[in-house]
Amino acid sequence: MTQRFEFALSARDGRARTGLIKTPRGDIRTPAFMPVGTAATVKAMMPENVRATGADILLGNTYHLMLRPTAERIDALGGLHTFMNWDRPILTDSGGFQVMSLSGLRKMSEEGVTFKSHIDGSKHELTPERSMEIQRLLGSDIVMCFDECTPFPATEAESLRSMQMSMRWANRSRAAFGDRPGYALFGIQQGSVFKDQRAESAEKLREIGFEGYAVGGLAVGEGQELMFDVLDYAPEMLPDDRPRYLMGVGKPDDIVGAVQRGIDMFDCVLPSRSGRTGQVFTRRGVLNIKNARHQNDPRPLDTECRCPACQHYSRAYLHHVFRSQEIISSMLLTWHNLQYYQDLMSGLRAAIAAGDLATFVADFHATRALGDV
Ligand SMILES: CNc1nc2c(CC[C@H]3O[C@@H](OC)[C@H](O)[C@@H]3O)c3nc(N)[nH]c(=O)c3cc2[nH]1
Repeated sequence: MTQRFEFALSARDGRARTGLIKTPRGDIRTPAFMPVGTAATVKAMMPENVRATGADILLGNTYHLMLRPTAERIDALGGLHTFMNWDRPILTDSGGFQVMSLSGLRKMSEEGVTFKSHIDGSKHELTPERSMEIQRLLGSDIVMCFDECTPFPATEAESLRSMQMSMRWANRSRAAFGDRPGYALFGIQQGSVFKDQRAESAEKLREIGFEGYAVGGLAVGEGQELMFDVLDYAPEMLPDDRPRYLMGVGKPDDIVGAVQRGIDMFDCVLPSRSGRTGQVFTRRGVLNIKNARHQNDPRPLDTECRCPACQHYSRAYLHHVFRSQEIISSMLLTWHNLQYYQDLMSGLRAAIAAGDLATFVADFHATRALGDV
């Protein structure tokens, strides 16, 4: 077991890469999908079952945990890993994104952001320094810089101002993070859809130096085509020998396209959130179990899936428990969707290692085109 944070690439196929991030709390196979455990739980899942889907790392959020139960309380109780009974790596986002999307009465300045809690209206402040302190108290293995996720659309001037502030905040995040062997601080590239700004941001992050780099400011409503246009150049502006994390992405075909463009790490609420709303991912595409067409269907969701839902239950049963709003519905559909995402990632890793990613991608799209989900 290493006491350091290390990343080693083992194979490439075009711009795609597969490798291993080694941390004191365990290894992360890349390309990796990180289930989102926002408030110290991947909703409807026991941690051992999250692990059973194949997840090597999960994600927590500074914004939610600082409000409730507070980082100080989690620290006093032994840190987030002990608190939520997950002893493998945890990545925590830095809070800026959620402040802008969830909180009320925000005031942004060079110092940081003051805001009112969406839970009880209490006043709070997030700065690069405070975000680093919170993530240290939580004990997360991969810490994200405090940034501003530039809204979309933004004018070139708005985007430049926002990116340059995030780069100053990245500097302050690095300084406040301190010297913590075995823990990693990731910088976050901004610059919206402007190539020159993406380059300026990458250059600034390189100068500061981080253990990993995220492509931020995407999956904010720009659409897949524009996102891929940016990914055609943005990841490769970042250091080649460090993990590249595309924040908040995404749908299965988003992930496949982003892996082809050099991304190593992903997080998205989609598989877990949709599990609770009846949306199911299968190799043939997406279905909604709520639809009456499933009520007599004895087949599993996906014949190739090894999850408990597909091994032991029919679509008819899953339709019934969803309609009846039974708790087991969220449990089984969330497990299935997370299993589907992890199976997709392991398929991508194997294809890159074998040098036949093109075949994998062609098959991925062809199977979804068959219909009859
Ligand atoms: C969905 N699209 C998207 N999410 C994004 C997130 C939050 C992800 C986090 O927010 C939550 O998902 C909404 C999850 O808990 C996840 O950890 C981002 N976070 C930061 N710090 N900077 C970004 O530029 C950024 C961009 C995103 N685009």
